[in-house]
Amino acid sequence: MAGKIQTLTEEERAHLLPLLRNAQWVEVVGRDAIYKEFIFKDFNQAFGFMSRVALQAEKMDHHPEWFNVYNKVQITLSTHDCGGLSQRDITLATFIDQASLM
Ligand SMILES: C[C@H](O)[C@H](O)[C@H]1CNC2=NC(N)=NC(=O)C2=N1
Repeated sequence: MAGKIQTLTEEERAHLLPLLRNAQWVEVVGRDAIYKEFIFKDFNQAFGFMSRVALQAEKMDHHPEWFNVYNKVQITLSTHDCGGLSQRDITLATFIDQASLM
């Protein structure tokens, strides 16, 4: 049986969080989660982005918390199964950044 998903270690955070901050992800206050806001040209672009992320999220069985109004998509990532940030959030954040550029 696969091991339980773990939150990132202090060592992993020291390495990964500066990279995420460089990519405009911020740490959520009062919760072990990261957040980023994306602005697109219009709803069509925003929803295309959300569709790409949704397909990947299903593949990973790891899902964003998100909010969309017209051209704006606000995304929070955290791993509910371990109550905080895990490698899955880093992997999904990296995919999301790529998907936002397509
Ligand atoms: C049963 C299912 O595999 C789990 O609930 C998955 C689904 N998607 C998930 N998404 C996120 N963000 N965190 C989780 O812990 C999580 N767990």
